[in-house]
Amino acid sequence: MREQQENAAVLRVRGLNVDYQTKKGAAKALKDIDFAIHAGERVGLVGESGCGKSTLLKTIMGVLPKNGDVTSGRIELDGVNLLEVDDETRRKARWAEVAMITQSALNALNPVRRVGDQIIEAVRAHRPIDKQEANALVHRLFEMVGVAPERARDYPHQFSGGMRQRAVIAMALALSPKMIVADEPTTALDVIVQDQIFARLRELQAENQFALILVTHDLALVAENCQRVMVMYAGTLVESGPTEEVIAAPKHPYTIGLINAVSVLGSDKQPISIPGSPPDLMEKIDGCRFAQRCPLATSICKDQMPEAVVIASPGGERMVRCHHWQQAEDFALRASNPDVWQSVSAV
Ligand SMILES: Nc1ncnc2c1ncn2[C@@H]1O[C@H](COP(=O)(O)OP(=O)(O)OP(=O)(O)O)[C@@H](O)[C@H]1O
Repeated sequence: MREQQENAAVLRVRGLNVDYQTKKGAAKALKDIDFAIHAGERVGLVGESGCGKSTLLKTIMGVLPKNGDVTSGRIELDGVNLLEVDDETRRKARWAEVAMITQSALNALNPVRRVGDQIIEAVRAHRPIDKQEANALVHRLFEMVGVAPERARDYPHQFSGGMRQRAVIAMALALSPKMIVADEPTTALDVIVQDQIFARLRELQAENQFALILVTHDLALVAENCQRVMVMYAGTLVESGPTEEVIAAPKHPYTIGLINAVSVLGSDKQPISIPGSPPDLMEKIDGCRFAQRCPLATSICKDQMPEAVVIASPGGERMVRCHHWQQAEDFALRASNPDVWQSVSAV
């Protein structure tokens, strides 16, 4: 089973480190990132604001800003390291093989071009397509995402927010990519439209078997839509595994904190946020990046970055990077008490 999964990896990221060069020095935005995404998988990437989620997506897409440097690592798409191919191959792989849906559908669409024409242009940038085939493709894509095909002649301002986001999904699907990366794709939309779009995205994903990475702050969205979750903190992946298992029995204190911070409708449970904020990425941190905020931290946490521990589980493998992960079950019982978090002293 494990061998099969190895073979079916669409994307494999190994030992990835990314710095941003700033006037004050290098900020370590991604540190030792390793993971694989398999065909047909939906994986959620969660973490607080500023923890490096967008940086990871931009690195995969090859669209880091100028001051962003990949200092080491590999990003393999179907076994080919994207960091070693020439710019033209990279450009083709982007969109044709990995498409990105961003937070703002409005920004992704040109206001003065008809929506259908924009989709055709996106396809033409990668392969020749005649008018008849183009019209048929747009018709089919609009049907796929649940927008009446005749609306392809409209301009973006004639669409509602939800329709625009569906049009952007249609554009992402136009080249039948192997993978779609979605960065907070529905944050600007109301919950009902968000649910409808995700329901459609799940159906399309089951039919077309593309892999999906969903970046979000919203753990509930991941619980509803993703089979697997990766939790990121200050540029490192601290935990990953089957979503249900991670949410039912988290093994990293940060994941426990994130779950505690979610308010549950109709529940008496009071959400508690984790006191403090992520470390300054310019600082040299030898140990665990969460140590400063962690109630379980001891001196080893300050001195040594924990290794990634892989644990076999019923739903697949789990990974956790914590020196004290074996105490997680006991800690989770105490963690709903805010005093437990407040009592953290700098280790
Ligand atoms: N161009 C840049 N130059 C310098 N630092 C940057 C740059 N872009 C991002 N950063 C820093 O890198 C870190 C990771 O940022 P990133 O945007 O990847 O986080 P994020 O998890 O996607 O946040 P959000 O959820 O708010 O979008 C942050 O500390 C951020 O300030």
